[in-house]
Amino acid sequence: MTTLIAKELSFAYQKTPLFNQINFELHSGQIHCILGPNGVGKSTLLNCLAGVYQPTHGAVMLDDHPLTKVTPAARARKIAYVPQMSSERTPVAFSLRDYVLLGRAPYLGLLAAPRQSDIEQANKLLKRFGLADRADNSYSAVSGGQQQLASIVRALLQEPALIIFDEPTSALDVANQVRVLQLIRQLAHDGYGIVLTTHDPNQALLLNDQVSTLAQDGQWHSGAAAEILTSENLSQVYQLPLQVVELPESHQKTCIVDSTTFRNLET
Ligand SMILES: Nc1ncnc2c1ncn2[C@@H]1O[C@H](COP(=O)(O)OP(=O)(O)OP(=O)(O)O)[C@@H](O)[C@H]1O
Repeated sequence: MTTLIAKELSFAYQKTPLFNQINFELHSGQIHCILGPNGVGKSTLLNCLAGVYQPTHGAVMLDDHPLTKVTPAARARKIAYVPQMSSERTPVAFSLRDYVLLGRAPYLGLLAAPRQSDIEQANKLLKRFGLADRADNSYSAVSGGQQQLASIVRALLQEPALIIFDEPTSALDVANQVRVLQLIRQLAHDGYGIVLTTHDPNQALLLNDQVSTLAQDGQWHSGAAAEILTSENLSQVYQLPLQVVELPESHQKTCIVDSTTFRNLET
């Protein structure tokens, strides 16, 4: 069992605080979705949880050890971080296979090449994500969605206990979005702890586990999906009239803007 616990976390880039006194918990087997408007600080929070940024106040504990005291190699064997896709195409001089094999780095000695077993594992996962025929292509020459899937493969090859995903479906078509959500559910079932940010409340409703919302005024609400994903809270967070309704047969909850509200919205 691995746990990542943030206590009273605050962060400011300059002097203006982005978020204040946030408490967050992730345990093995859990899925924790973080929702909030653009620019509110979700990626920054994930960077703090991954140990990339130092919070201005509070601490992040990995299995009861301050994250700052865990060596980068030990951290990489516990936590994989899949950052947000950039719309810019930064040239990367790797093939797609070599890119995903970077995930094995925490298990290899300095300058050691991946082993045959690493390559086989990479090929297996590339195939699972429909990337096998692109494995020898340059990473820079595949689509944004394929790069996003490759970054997920790289995280899985890292064999962490916890995975931090920043908007893992942002570049994906609807079928691949569902595949990634199913994968996330399967990973949690297999015992991984997953934290992800998403702009789609319906993804959090589908995953139906732990949810946190961060609003523009800094208000942070955390709890079970049913408790947090209410019409009232989501409307408050996004400053837009949103309704969480239950579909008649499946009883699946879904978040909508009804057409009357849509027509009457002022732009
Ligand atoms: N390196 C930085 N230096 C200064 N300000 C930054 C830096 N990175 C982000 N910011 C600012 O901090 C705020 C929060 O950014 P962040 O990327 O964490 O938000 P977000 O909630 O993930 O947004 P989005 O949903 O649009 O991805 C934004 O106003 C952003 O401009």
